[in-house]
Amino acid sequence: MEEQEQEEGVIMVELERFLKWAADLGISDSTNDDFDTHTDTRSCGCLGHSLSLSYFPQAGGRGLGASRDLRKGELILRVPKSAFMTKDTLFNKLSLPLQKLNSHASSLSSTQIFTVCLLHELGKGKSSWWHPYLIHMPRSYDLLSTFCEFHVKALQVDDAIWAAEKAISKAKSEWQQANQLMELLQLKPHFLTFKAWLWAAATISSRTLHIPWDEAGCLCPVGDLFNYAAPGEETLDSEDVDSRMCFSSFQVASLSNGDCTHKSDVVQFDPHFQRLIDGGFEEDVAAYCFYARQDYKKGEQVLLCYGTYTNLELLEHYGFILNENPNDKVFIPLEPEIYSSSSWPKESLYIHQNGKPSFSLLSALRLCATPPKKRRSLGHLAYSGSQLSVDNEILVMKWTAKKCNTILKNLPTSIEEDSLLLSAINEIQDLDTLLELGKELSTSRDEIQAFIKANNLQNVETGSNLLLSRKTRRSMDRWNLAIQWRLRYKKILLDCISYCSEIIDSLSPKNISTLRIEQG
Ligand SMILES: C[S@@+](CC[C@H](N)C(=O)[O-])C[C@H]1O[C@@H](n2cnc3c(N)ncnc32)[C@H](O)[C@@H]1O
Repeated sequence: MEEQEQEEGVIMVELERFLKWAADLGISDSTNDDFDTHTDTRSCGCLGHSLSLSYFPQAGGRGLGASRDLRKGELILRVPKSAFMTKDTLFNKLSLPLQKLNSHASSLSSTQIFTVCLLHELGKGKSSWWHPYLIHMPRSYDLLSTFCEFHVKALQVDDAIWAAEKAISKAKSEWQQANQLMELLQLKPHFLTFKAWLWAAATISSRTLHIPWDEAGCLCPVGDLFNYAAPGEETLDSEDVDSRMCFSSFQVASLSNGDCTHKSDVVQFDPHFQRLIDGGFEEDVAAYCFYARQDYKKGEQVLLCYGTYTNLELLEHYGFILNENPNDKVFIPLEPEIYSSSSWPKESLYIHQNGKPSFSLLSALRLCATPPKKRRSLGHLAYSGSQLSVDNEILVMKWTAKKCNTILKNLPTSIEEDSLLLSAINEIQDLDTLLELGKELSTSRDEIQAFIKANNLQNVETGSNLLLSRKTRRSMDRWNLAIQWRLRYKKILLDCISYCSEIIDSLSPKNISTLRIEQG
């Protein structure tokens, strides 16, 4: 207990040092008018006028709260460009001949170079100019790239397993490609490891902000403490044509690496066309400016929209998921004929988080359920989102419900089992309880055994009451995330079945009993 208090005391002192350091760099949460004149922040750190650092266990942990009532659109934080950590600010300070550095770096992406430089900077320890900032970085991350085989398997759904495997192999090959540069910089052995690489790459993926001059983005002290909320209704508020549109800021590594298939709003919104509501780099003041996206009461967490992401994308790039994510989507395997009978792009054929099939999916299914010779004449109706006939609609709804039902049945565990497992593992504090769990939850026994094996806990003696190690806890956090993800996926499929049943009900009450029989 004493040790913990001591540790917390050290953290507080370091936090104060960090906030003072940030204030000295001109980072400030003062209001617009007194940004230049407000000087007393220098003595008590850069926060306190609009924001304060707090802990929000339900939404992101450490984050920024409102230190007074804030009004929508108000400027709440400004971080000058001179305080950004970017690939260039680190690379240009390296003490090796530029020509030599460039020859090793030329084949690497901006993000890879930034990752190497971040590790190099970290290796400087207390002598790094960035030390007050770097010590407050998270110790570990839960992005898909950090998942081990057990966690990947726990996702259960092929698409998610594939995304995780891809993220892991991409991280590995990027690390291998960067090895020469890391060796040239003589990084300490500890910083040369894949584990260290994963940490640095995850830091960049989950904390960088979009800047127009470098696709790797920038690390923005204090600005990177905002937790995420999905874009909501407020972004569509037509009364606010004048105020800045939401979206921006945090960017994803895949985008930095030239993966233009990922539709981040960073690229969808033209900054010249619509200003950014909650955060963006502003050339005229050479600073990142953050605005309240809505009214906040004192004490409430101030959230930032990093972009529009499904839960799988959030997990991949940021290491968390949202229980209520308006942008979540479920993709179900579709027969080739469904793709070929319409011209909708594959990525538009999905089920919304509320269980409704997407506009394009409905349209594609309606066309596919139409005899081929009639598809041309009915195409315009299908593409405009109209029902084609009662029979066609019932066929489509029955097919969709059956498909969802089959997927659910073929997954290794049910919604009920996942819910039980999730609440049980949330309670686990020590090894004995974990070992006991396998006996209590017989349906999840294999998975629990697999976790025990993956974490080398099989030889621990029962009755030892050993608290879980940090490493085991971290592994359990990732397992927890995988279960949460698959549970959301399954619930969306279940909601889709209910939605289809309701439509069938409304169209033809007599068909509903057949559907129930089919679903068994
Ligand atoms: C830019 S940082 C935000 C500050 C971070 N909480 C910290 O302590 O440094 C982004 C990370 O915060 C966490 N995070 C942000 N929003 C979250 C949310 N709504 N729910 C859970 N975790 C969240 C995730 O770990 C994410 O990778």
